Amino acid sequence: MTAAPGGPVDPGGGLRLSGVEVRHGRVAALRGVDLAVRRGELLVVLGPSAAGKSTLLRVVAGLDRAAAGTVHLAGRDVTALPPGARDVAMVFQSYALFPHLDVARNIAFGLSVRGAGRRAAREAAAAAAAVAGCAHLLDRRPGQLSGGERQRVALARALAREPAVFLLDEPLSQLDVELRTSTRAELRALHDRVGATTLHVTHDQAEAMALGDRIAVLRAGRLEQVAPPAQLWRRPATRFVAGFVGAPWLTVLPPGLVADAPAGAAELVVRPEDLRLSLPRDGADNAGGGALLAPRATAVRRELAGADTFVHLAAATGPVTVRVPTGARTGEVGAEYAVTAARDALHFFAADGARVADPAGEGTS
Ligand SMILES: Nc1ncnc2c1ncn2[C@@H]1O[C@H](COP(=O)(O)OP(=O)(O)OP(=O)(O)O)[C@@H](O)[C@H]1O
Repeated sequence: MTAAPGGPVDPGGGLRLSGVEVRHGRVAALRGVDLAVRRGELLVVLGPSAAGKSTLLRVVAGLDRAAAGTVHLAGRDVTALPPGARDVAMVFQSYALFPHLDVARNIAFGLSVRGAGRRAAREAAAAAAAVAGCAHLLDRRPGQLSGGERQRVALARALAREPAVFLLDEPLSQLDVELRTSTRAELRALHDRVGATTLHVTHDQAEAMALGDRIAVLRAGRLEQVAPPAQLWRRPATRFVAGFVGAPWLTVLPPGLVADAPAGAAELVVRPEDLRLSLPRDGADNAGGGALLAPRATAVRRELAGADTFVHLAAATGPVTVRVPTGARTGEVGAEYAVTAARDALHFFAADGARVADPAGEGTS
């Protein structure tokens, strides 16, 4: 097949999927997926349940078969190769450790079956354990480890194999919230040290934002957008991405509210952190070069979320939600406000969910 858009197949020795389709019986789990991961890049695959995230990893690993399309890895077409011949290491959600083997043997396992000498395998296992921060656990069995420790062992096992690509399937999902946050930072630091090409699957947008060089948003088997975290947040390519990435409580308004709204827009969407409250009589002035979205809206409810508070208001056009710093005086329940936003914080979407370019708001970015 011809090279995917964006250049020749596999320019940097990383991973490239071109036109990949995977079916599970009648379910189309992946539909026309084109995705290139640069060598050394950490790319996060983000999406809701059943989006096809695990299937994407499995088709790269060779555990699921592509009904159409190709997978290239480090310059080779691996589409037809069995898992063992692909040079990938997968870390599963469950970690899949062998309960009857100690940590050292668990880490060395992949090496032993690939024919490395026993001593060389143990040395490689110890080195990988040191990198993953579990060198002090080599004599224990998985049943004697905490969730976080098991996760490190599973990572060490993947590292020891020095694969061309790491495939991590929700590796943090078994950890409690606090441990997940600290382990996430360690995982990123580990990636920066090792520099391995990595596909990391999660349904947690905060994890994706914190970890990824880029994020690929998957929905119902299709990629909605592939972009660095800041761009995904600032310029969501679809209505779905706008809702899935960032704080909840998007305000949705009729685009006609803005005099020069771009043609073809069916919805105007604004994030709560981009909306400003001011006294109704000052609203038009405070809009500055931006947009006055509601001249009068009444605050009806406040919702505390740590350092931020979400103020829910009722406007003539429908509900509006504004984020204010907790402790700020603005947004008092029962009071009336004008609601404004900077022009480049307005997102316009067509009826089919695609972003409509707004020459007035995003001309230079
Ligand atoms: N072995 C299978 N047989 C039939 N259908 C399957 C199989 N595996 C996955 N599917 C279906 O394929 C679709 C994609 O599943 P997949 O596990 O890739 O999603 P996911 O994004 O990883 O979901 P989750 O976040 O819930 O793990 C779903 O509709 C799922 O029900």
